[in-house]
Amino acid sequence: FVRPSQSVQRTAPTLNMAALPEVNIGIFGGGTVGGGIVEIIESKREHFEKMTGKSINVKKIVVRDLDKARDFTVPEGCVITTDFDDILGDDSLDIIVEVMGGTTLANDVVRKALSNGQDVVTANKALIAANLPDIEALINKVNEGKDEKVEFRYEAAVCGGIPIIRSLQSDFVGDDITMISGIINGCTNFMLTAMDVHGKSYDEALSEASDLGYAEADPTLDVGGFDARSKLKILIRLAYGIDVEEEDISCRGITDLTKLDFQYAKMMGGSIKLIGVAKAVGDGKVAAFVSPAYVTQNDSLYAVTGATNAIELISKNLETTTLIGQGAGRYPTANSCINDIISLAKGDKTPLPFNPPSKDAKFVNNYESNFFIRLKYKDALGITRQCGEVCEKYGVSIHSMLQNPTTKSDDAAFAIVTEKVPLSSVKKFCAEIEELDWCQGPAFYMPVLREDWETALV
Ligand SMILES: NC(=O)C1=CN([C@@H]2O[C@H](COP(=O)(O)OP(=O)(O)OC[C@H]3O[C@@H](n4cnc5c(N)ncnc54)[C@H](OP(=O)(O)O)[C@@H]3O)[C@@H](O)[C@H]2O)C=CC1
Ligand SMILES: N[C@@H](CC=O)C(=O)O
Repeated sequence: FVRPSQSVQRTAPTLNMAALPEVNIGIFGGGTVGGGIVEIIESKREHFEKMTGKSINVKKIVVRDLDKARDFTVPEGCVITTDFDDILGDDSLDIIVEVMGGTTLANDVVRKALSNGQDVVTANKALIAANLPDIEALINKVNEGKDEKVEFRYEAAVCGGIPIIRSLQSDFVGDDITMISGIINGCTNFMLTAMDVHGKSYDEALSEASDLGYAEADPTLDVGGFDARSKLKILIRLAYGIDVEEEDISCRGITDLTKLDFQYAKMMGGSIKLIGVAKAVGDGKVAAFVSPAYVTQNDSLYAVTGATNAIELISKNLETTTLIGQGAGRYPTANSCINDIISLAKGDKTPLPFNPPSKDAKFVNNYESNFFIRLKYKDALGITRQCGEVCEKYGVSIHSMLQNPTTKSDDAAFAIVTEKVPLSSVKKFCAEIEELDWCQGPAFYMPVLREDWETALV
């Protein structure tokens, strides 16, 4: 994934550089994304000069380890440092780019830069999701009464290379979004494809995703669904004006998936994808979740493989809008950061960094769906009857049951597909079933993504 460093050449500018005003940049992070940003700025230097009438220069890069070999060419005159104050105390820097990751030091960096009147570009969804109201309050405070306002840009934070943030900030102002759904984590989609299509083990798939620069520094964020949840929180604010607590969004990752789940999904004619959904459910309420979901073979998301992300927006005016593209990795992510940087260099203004909050919309942590429930069991008499009884108790109507012939009496599994029922009922059903003697380990459940899934079956 890394272009050989020799290929990064600083092309001779055709414009008279001395005459050009400078846009000076300090970058926190010289890893996957930071390296990509430097490479693109250097390789398109002349083009950017023509486009902005300015010379765009990366002046300083903060890293953790000065001795680490860099897989990009450090531009002439650019200082690599471990001292945050080298950048934060330097008023000659116009744009501070935070691509270091984390939510503590990165938060300090972003706050200090904004307070100092410097524009900020970040790819850090965890940071934004954890601090969205605080960042917004700070931006408002810093900009109060000022003609020259600081800008906060974060296009790369959601779905890497897909321009979803700009689109939600400016293309849906006269529209009402009823549903946002899609594949919003590249690492897990890459892993699920590797496991389902290429027969890789979970560990092989994760190691490959890390090597390709898709995984977070802490991959638990990816496989646990938390990275997707951070992104969904940002999307919910942009689309519905709600600042939901991240922890309130129901979140399940891919760690509980087994080969059996893929087998059953195949038997039903589809596959499993880690999906983020936010949906208007009536009365101004919005529900959301991150979860593996069953998708049928003719669903548009079925064919979205590898690190590709896809976001589908259903809205009153535009009906269905789908954005598909690379959601992770060096160049897709750096591409979004570059778009933010060049837009700032050109003096473009964002309509509003986070879109206005809505007074009326409310978040609810419940939704209705058909569900796939897989239960591992130790063979015993009366299992189906007991399942039926617990289903009846919680109003969970069974659509169908799937079971491979039992080969091992102490390690077998079957799956139930429910009719459309509330998540809360499924949780109660699972909790009670897990208490029964024959049930082995936790029940696994996931929604069926589409309401018309049966007609979509092939
Ligand atoms: N990779 C991707 O596909 C995407 C990443 N992002 C986001 O972009 C950000 C960066 O990701 P990525 O480039 O992949 O991460 P990497 O781990 O590749 O790079 C992180 C960089 O930050 C430096 N760094 C980390 N912690 C510190 C610290 N405490 N002090 C100084 N320097 C530090 C590291 O220094 P050193 O090199 O010396 O260790 C490294 O250069 C994250 O917020 C991530 O969520 C967003 C979209 C996609
Ligand atoms: N780890 C993230 C990187 C981009 O946001 C992902 O895989 O989507």
